[in-house]
Amino acid sequence: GAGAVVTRSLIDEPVAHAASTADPFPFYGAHQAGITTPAQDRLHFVAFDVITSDRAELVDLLQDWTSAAARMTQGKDAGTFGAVGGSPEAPPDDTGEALGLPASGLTLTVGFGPSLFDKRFGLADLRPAALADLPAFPGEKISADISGGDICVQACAHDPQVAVHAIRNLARIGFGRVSVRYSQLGFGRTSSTSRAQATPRNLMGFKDGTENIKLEDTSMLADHVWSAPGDGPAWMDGGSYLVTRKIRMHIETWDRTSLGEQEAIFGRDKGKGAPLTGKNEFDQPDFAKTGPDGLPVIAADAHVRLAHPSIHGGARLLRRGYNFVDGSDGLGRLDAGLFFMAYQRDPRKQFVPIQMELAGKDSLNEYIQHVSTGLFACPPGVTDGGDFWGRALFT
Ligand SMILES: C=CC1=C(C)c2cc3[nH]c(cc4nc(cc5[nH]c(cc1n2)c(C)c5CCC(=O)O)C(CCC(=O)O)=C4C)c(C)c3C=C
Ligand SMILES: [Fe+2]
Repeated sequence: GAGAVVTRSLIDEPVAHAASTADPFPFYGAHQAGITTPAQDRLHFVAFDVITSDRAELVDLLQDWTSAAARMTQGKDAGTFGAVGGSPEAPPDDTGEALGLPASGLTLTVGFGPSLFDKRFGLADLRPAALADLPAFPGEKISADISGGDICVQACAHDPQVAVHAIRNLARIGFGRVSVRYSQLGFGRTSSTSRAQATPRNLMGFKDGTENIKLEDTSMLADHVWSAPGDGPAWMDGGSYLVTRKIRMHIETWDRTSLGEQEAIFGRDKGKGAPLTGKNEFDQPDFAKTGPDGLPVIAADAHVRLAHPSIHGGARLLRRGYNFVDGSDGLGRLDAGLFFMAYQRDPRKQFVPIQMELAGKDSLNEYIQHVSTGLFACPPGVTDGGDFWGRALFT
């Protein structure tokens, strides 16, 4: 007989997607798009090495990239002739796989890594102190070939074809001036960055982003995300620092862990994402509360306790990570996890102390491993057609 349709929805949980995901976001503005922009579903992140040592060529590249980015984020071809409008004798100035697709909320966000400030381009004196190399953290197993990079571009969109098209065209335009060091695809944003978005889930099945900084929290953005005049060199005023960490999850081990243990590890329940001391997702955790056994209800080594601003002098992050599954690893295990990305005003005061605490004590560590790392200074926004990515750094 016809029974009720079983869905995966929990009762009264709003859907995680906005109604229209086709529209463009503005490219020009005081801050780059792709930071506070409500997190789109898909990611293609790329890190480039600059292979020219000619500063003028690097500046030309940033100008070429900026005009292509201004076009592609509005749903246009990368170049003015387009995929099919140019000379039959020349390679097209757009690769064509996004023809007919809408802007799909594409944002392109650029960042400069510490290595760009070496001797090659005369930028050493302009390296911000906040762009200090990250320390090594206990337990990490970092592969250099998927870490670092001179320049990164984060492409986020609701359609993976649109995000990949954007990165591919930037790499094409950069031919001879940059080479792709590594790139990472992601899906199912693991953080909400707006109060209008429902909180998505990571691959461990938990709501991720509940206590994130949201775009509506303007005073928190000023305090914790945007670099302000006086913080460092003026070219970063209105910019933000991005930390990336590819974090592999031992999914199969996790999947054999009891529900109670999983919830104890995060300090939140799996259904609603409520703190173990509360009922609803946005209830504040009570870290002092003890159970009948006299032990804290939220364990001493629970992730949310160790990451909480109250033990880090108020430090917070704007998390904007994505799930990844890079197929399987040849040993019958999914090569999966979280591509963690977090924006902040100063990694020395935010990511570093939080991660130091987590790396030493977090009970989640048994199920995860950090395998890549990246640090980038993301300059302020491009204000108009005459401006370009990083102009104030080079002029
Ligand atoms: C150094 C920063 C952090 C890393 C690395 C990190 C890894 C990581 N986190 C989850 C899952 C969750 N994290 C949650 C909260 C949370 N995590 C961090 C920082 C890092 N996490 C912060 C600052 C916070 C917020 C703490 C707070 O203010 O309460 C949560 C709970 C829900 C939420 O608030 O988002 C989950 C779930 C995984 C799976 C992971 C590595 C794979
Ligand atoms: Fe976390």
